[in-house]
Amino acid sequence: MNIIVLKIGGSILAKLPESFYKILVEIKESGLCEPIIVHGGGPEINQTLKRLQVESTFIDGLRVTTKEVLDVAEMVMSGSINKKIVTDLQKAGAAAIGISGVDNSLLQTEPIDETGKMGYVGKVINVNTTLVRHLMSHGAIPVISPIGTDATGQHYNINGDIAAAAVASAINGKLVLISDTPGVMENINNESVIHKNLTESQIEALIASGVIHGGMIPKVRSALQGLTEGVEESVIINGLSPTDLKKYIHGEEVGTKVIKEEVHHV
Ligand SMILES: Nc1ncnc2c1ncn2[C@@H]1O[C@H](COP(=O)(O)OP(=O)(O)O)[C@@H](O)[C@H]1O
Ligand SMILES: CC(=O)N[C@@H](CCC(=O)OP(=O)(O)O)C(=O)O
Repeated sequence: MNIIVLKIGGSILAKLPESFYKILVEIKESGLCEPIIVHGGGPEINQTLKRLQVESTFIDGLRVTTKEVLDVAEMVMSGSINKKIVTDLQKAGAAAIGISGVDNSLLQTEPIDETGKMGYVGKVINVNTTLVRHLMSHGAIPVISPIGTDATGQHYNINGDIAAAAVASAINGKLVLISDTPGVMENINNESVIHKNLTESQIEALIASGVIHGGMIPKVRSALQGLTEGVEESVIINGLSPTDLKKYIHGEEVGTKVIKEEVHHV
């Protein structure tokens, strides 16, 4: 089965045209691939935190998560965002089922940082794919919110890109990170130079020079991590142009593909 894990970024959730979900359902019905959705929700969490007058800060694109921030992240992502995506997919004709990484211990999590400076930010140490496979075998599209749990039942806020890469690795699928940019750009104010292919050393150089910053850092690092852990292919594509998804599924070059470093034999 050709499984693709599509991560839908919070940056484009509100802007995604209806045609995006229609194309996704079309692709599934044609048998070209079996989609799983993992979503984010950064801007939506920001809005709710602002309303509640709770401050939050980011380190390398990851939100420092206090207990209060965790409650809001879970409420926003596993509540309204997850159900909005399920509703949109159903309107497009799919059977969609929304779950979070907590359900059936899908995303088994540990703190990402031992010093505690990130708070309740999780990394995924194991993925229980049973429920996701079960839903797919019944024709449904699983929609996953990136909240995980540890063995004690403590919940964690996981960056959506990291959660998507973990699911794609566990299921040996392709990882498609859908965002509000046409790919990794040399200059974010100029869409004319897009990096079509990037290796680990190129990515680290672009992060060091500041070309890749903010939310693009966990995206490219997750894409790379996925490749080393069983993901067949990682790409970053534009959700604002839904035909890009169709083109990608049909084998055309779109967005930025993150590729393994070439091994030079001497
Ligand atoms: N080199 C780059 N190319 C494209 N986008 C970049 C780059 N560096 C930083 N970014 C930023 O990363 C953002 C995407 O990350 P993020 O906002 O977290 O998206 P999402 O919510 O889709 O995960 C872009 O909107 C852009 O502002
Ligand atoms: C730990 C961490 O940073 N979690 C993210 C989860 C949402 C997310 O990943 O949203 P995007 O896809 O919009 O970036 C956050 O709290 O913003």
